[in-house]
Amino acid sequence: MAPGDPISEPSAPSIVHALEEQIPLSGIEAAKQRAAFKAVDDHFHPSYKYIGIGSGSTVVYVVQAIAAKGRKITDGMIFVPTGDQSKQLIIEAGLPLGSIDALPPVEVSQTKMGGVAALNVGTGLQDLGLKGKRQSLDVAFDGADEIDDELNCIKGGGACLFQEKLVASSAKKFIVVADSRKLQKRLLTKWPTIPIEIAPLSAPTVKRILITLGSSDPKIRQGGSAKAGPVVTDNSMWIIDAPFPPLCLKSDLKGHDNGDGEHGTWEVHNLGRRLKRITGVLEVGLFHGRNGVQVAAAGEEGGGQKPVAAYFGMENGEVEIRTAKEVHGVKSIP
Ligand SMILES: O=C(CO)[C@H](O)[C@H](O)COP(=O)(O)O
Repeated sequence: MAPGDPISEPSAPSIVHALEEQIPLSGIEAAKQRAAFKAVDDHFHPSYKYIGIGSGSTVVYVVQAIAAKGRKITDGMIFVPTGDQSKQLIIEAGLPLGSIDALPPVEVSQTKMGGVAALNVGTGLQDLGLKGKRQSLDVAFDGADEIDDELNCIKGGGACLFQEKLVASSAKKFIVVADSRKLQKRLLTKWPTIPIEIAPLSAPTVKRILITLGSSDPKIRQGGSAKAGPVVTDNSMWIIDAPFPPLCLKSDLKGHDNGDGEHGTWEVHNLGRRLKRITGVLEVGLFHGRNGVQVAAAGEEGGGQKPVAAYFGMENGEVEIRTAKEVHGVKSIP
């Protein structure tokens, strides 16, 4: 199958109707649930083997929707969490638990060179440049804190961003599920800060650099009443929440402004890359650049951060679906 070709798979039984049989939720929770069930209906297929499960309150409904498919379908799959919360969700739902660092090696692969099957034995892998190649996730579902017109996302509101990016960028397709509050034209419209996961020792230096880059008042996230002192992530790191002015898209830039912070404006991709270069930063809660389908179409492996589709539960009871646009003639949606 050529990259970008539509995937035709057997579809799982529809479960949207299952919502009606449950205790009704109200408002935002009901909107999240509708979006989650629709996203799972559209992007979860019985043929899949490896599924990424994100973190946060919306993903709870994603797991609910997947569990409702039945053990006959899910028992043959492996569910990969993005942190301790989603690990518990997976276990409690009775889904088989895996780990992102335990995905098995590719055994048989269609190479780019004419679709030749290559066995994962001896030097065969080396010869074909497949040494160390692991299975990708077929799909990963996650929530987000804000999503812009081009499906760039802010994530990390729940302090799980490093593992979330690891899982999202290991997936052939990454699907975001959220409620209507998260849908904004530009990032940092309603959501005020970019979460950044950092090594604790680097906190003062990172804060200082963020200020020089235009973040007025970056703060180390505190545990509040749940924990005295900084929030410690699943990776024993801290989170800095860095406010910036709303982020531009490339199409917003005018004249000499390259969106590199020099004129006070940052373009999403520029800022994401700049923040990642700071020593002490483990991961940045900006999901930007390419999506998994675009990365695969370029013949590369991993690294796609953006979703191929985002599902929003709207106030009027509908689910709005935003899909990635065609990039260089490659459709991003299977
Ligand atoms: O990035 C995240 C956790 O780090 C969450 O996915 C994000 O905060 C959305 O959470 P919720 O579904 O509760 O709104």
